[in-house]
This record gives sequence, structure tokens and C-alpha cells, in this order.
Amino acid sequence: MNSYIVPVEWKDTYVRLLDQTALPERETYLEIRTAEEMWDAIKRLCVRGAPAIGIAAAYGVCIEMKRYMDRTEKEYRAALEKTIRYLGTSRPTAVNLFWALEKMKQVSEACEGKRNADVCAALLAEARSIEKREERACIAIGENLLTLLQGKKTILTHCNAGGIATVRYGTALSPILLGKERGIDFKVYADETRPLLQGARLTAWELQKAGVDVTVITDNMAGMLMAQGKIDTVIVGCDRVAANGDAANKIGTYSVAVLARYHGIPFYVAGPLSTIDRRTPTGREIPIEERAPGEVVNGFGRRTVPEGVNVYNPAFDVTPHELITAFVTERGIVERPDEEGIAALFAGREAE
Ligand SMILES: CSC[C@H]1O[C@H](OP(=O)(O)O)[C@H](O)[C@@H]1O
Repeated sequence: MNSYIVPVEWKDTYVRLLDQTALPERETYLEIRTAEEMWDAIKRLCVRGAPAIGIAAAYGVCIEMKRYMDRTEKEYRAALEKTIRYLGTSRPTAVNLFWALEKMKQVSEACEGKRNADVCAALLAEARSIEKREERACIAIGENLLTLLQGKKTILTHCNAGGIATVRYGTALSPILLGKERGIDFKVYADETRPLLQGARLTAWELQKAGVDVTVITDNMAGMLMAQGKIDTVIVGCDRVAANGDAANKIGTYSVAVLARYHGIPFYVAGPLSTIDRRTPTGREIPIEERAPGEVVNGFGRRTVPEGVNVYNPAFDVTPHELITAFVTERGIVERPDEEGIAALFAGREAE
């Protein structure tokens, strides 16, 4: 099994984060010791990707609450509630953040009356469980995607949904990385993904390290490659899937989905059940993060937009479920996802 980079790692006295803002030039790590430091790391995309954000937030609760171990139970509980609320304000779109924090809240409620040290231990066990669950989910997603890729050679992906956005294999990249380990080689075209270049900086870095044939393209090239017959399949990740199957993902994903539909190319969304938000009816209700104009304006080390010109920088867009060939999860493949198909994933059981 290829050695893989661990984006979020519990180190008992701190949480170690791969600083994804420094890639690909530098592989450096942050040592997170407080909720504020974790909030900032999530906000600045040092740690990013829906599952990785959820895992980081869960460990962020754990590392913060160690600081309150010796306080009174009342002070501890108050700090725990505040920490969970606070970390939930770091970014609005990836539902894994809220899913993981809800899990931590449930642990807190189940530990009513217990000693602070016992609550800390239960919180850490839950955070580790979330990490292991997401790792298992990524492998299962990869296996399910590989069944759809029989005979396929070239894959286009957008943004980064690899191991550093999740655990180990990633979601959209999991069939590529799993396939590589099994002698199944794909050619990958990675959209650079303006403005923060997660495709050029992160997907290309991950796939190159794994020995995968990866080519970075600019975000305006996908249509031409599809027209030339160079793309067999599109696979992307997701940050929040609504109850009807509409999927929020990095800005530009919707455009790729429209192009894929026009060219008759399968468009797969890959994600764990923890990224499904059944309380959000459709994509219209998914909160879309709007980020600072500076990410667009100063993207190349110099100003590229005249002073005073407006800049709009939504970090995500929503692909209507009608444009999704299949939503691939650890519990199975939902062809032409809709409300019924999404609900069937949970038939008789909630996401663990
Ligand atoms: C496996 S989730 C990956 C998902 O998250 C990315 O967003 P960001 O880099 O802003 O955290 C992007 O939408 C990816 O598809």
C-alpha cells in the first residue's frame, strides 16, 4: 500500500495538520493546541476538504477541552458548548463540519454527570471513530467507483478530493489511488481550480507522489478535451449533498457537469454519507461560502485586477441532481440521484 500523507493527526498534546496552503512547494505541518488555532486553520484552508474538516474540528474540540480538564464540571460544560458552537462558525458549506460537531455534542450529552477526564476520553474516542469511519468510507467509495470504471482510461477531476481532503485514499481520487495499487492505471486531467488552485497544487501533488499520470489543465479547457474525445469520465467530490441529490462542490463543478452532459460523458459525484445533509431539501438551500476577493485578485503574487473593480468569489456552486450520472457512496451507487435514491441509502439505519 502506498505510503500516504495524513492531513490530520492526533498527537495527544496537539493536533498535527498538513499545511495545505504551503503545497506543493513545501510539505510542512502545523501544531494546533487551541480551538482558535483550529478555527483559523480551517478558515485559511490549511486543512480543507469536507471529511478532513470534520475530523479536524472533532480533534479541535478534544485538544481545546484538555485545557479545561481541571476546571469545575460547570465551567467544563460551558466551555465545551462554546467550543462546539465556535468551531461551527469556521466555514459554512461543508456539512461534515456540522455532522462531526453534532457527534461531539451527542457524546457530551451522553456523558452528563461524568468527570471531566472521562468526558475528554469519550470525546477523543468519538473523534478517532469519525476518522476511522471516513477512512473506511473512502476505501468503499473507491471500490464502488472502480466498478463503474471498467474499460475507462481517462478521468477529469475538479478541485481536490484526495487523501489530504479526507483520509488516505480520498473520495474522487480513491479509485485512481486504489487502482494504482492494483496495477490499474488511469490518465487523469486535473482542473487547476481557480482561485486557490486545489487541483494544480494538491491533486497534481498527490497523484504525482502516487506515480499516477496526471496532467493539469486550466479551468477553461475541459470543454475542448471533451470535444476531442479525451475524457471518458468525470469524477468530483462534494461538500454537501441535499436531500434531493443536488451537490455542492468547488466553484466550477457545475460548469463541468453541464459540459459532461452535453458530451454524453458520465459525471460521478463521490462522497461519504457524512456529506449528505437530509435536513437541506435542495441545493437552493445549501449555504455557499463567499471568500475574500484577495484570493482572486492576488492569485499570482501580484495584483491582477485593477483597484476598485468588484470581485465576486463564491467558493462553491451546486450541481443539480439531474446532471449527476451517479452519486457514489460507501453504502452503494445511486444512479440518477433523487430524493428517493438518497433516502434509500439510509433505509433502516442512519449514517454511523
Ligand atoms: C472530499 S471533499 C473535497 C471537496 O472540498 C473542496 O473544497 P475546499 O478545498 O474549499 O475545502 C472541494 O469542494 C472538494 O471537492
